[in-house]
Amino acid sequence: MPNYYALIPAAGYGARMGNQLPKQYLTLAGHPMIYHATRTFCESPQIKRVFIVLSPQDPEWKKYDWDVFSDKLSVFYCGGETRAESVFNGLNTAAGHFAIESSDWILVHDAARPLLTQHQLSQLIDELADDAIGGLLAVPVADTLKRSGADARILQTESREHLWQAQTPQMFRYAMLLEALNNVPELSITDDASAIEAMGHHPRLVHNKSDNFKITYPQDLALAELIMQQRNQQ
Ligand SMILES: Nc1ccn([C@@H]2O[C@H](COP(=O)(O)OP(=O)(O)OP(=O)(O)O)[C@@H](O)[C@H]2O)c(=O)n1
Ligand SMILES: C[C@](O)(CO)[C@H](O)COP(=O)(O)O
Repeated sequence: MPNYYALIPAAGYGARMGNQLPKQYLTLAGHPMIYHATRTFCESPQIKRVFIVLSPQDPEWKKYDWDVFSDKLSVFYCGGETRAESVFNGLNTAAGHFAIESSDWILVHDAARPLLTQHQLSQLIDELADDAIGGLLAVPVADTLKRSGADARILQTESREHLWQAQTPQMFRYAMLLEALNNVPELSITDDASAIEAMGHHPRLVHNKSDNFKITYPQDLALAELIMQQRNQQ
């Protein structure tokens, strides 16, 4: 039976958040944002180990006490210039420390998606466990889509049929993901599935809810805080 590993890239700067502190360390419900995704994976009985990929210059992680997760957590200071490079470096570093098999599953999840629930995580794992390729959580596009020119005037309305917004976790076999990322020129892609697609594969989209959104702008953080408060009251 394959093992399931989580890899959380957390080496970004959060430029669009516009805060001096990288967004994965901004406070959300009393903890640094990265705590929430880390907790979800560490508390999942299906996940064997959780790899956190930080920037080599990260001064923040060590300011917090992570002992509660110590039985599952490994932290690597090997992040790169792009998300894909951070994932690629993390996969290589993890293999230097643990006996990861080619067919083991890797679930790559943004540190900036703190609202992933146990239910969403297990649904992804269960739906893809027997899949030949793997896949990701995603949400069908809900709004009407407009394509514009550089002047923000509409050129045309695009059909939203069969269009999805990619979320994470993105779940692929270790060897396939490593090979896919190794083949991507300059690791310029924005998600893991893109690398798998570039090899000619068709990853599966697992229908999820929009509450697993990525914290990109300040208003996203405020909304996440409200959702967490609401969940804690239930
Ligand atoms: N060189 C990078 C860039 C991003 N990430 C991680 O990839 C995830 C998703 O990326 P994104 O939301 O784009 O984060 P940032 O790159 O930090 O944000 P921005 O693009 O606004 O700078 C985040 O957990 C981020 O820390 C990473 O590990 N290494
Ligand atoms: C993988 C991802 O979450 C897909 O939505 C990703 O982090 C996207 O990064 P982006 O640069 O904000 O598109």
